[in-house]
Amino acid sequence: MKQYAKIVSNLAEKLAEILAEKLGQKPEFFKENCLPSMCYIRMSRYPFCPISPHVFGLMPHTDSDFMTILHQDHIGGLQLLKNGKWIAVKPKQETLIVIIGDLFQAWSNDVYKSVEHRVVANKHFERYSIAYFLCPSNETVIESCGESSTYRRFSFGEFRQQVQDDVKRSGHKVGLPRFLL
Ligand SMILES: O=C(O)CCC(=O)C(=O)O
Ligand SMILES: [Fe+2]
Repeated sequence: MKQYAKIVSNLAEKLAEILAEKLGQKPEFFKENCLPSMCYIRMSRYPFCPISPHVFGLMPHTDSDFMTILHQDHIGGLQLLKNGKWIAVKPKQETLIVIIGDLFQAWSNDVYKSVEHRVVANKHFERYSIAYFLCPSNETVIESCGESSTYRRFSFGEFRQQVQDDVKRSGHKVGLPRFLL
């Protein structure tokens, strides 16, 4: 697991650097701010459910990080929202899925979009996935690049707190719209 974490962490950092360079931004931003102690791995097991597809293994959401590197098994169930439609991601065990998170959307000033995704339970089989989350330290300030920013500056700690407060109060994450200028 340690070895896997190291490989996906290097991959996430490299991909983030490439995307930053494309924006004309400092690629070191991620190495400097996404400390290993802030990044984490989530291993998920989704039990099968006879009344699928009406049951979510994971509710629709966007990730609150910069980038998620996901590995899923052969069962399937991950779906992405594209142009208002849920699209199934073909399960391919030999591939990794890269999901842009909220922080990258804010930092890139909406050039890269945080994709809404969900997991639908399978009728007959349980499913496993491993997700690596590229996160900065709580003090890291996220500032939109480009001339006219869509979002105000915020720290990752502030963003997490706001997400937690919203979920506690309403049961739902509001996310980036809270930080619109
Ligand atoms: O299990 C999956 O395919 C998705 C996991 C996920 O979206 C998450 O943990 O945030
Ligand atoms: Fe997710």
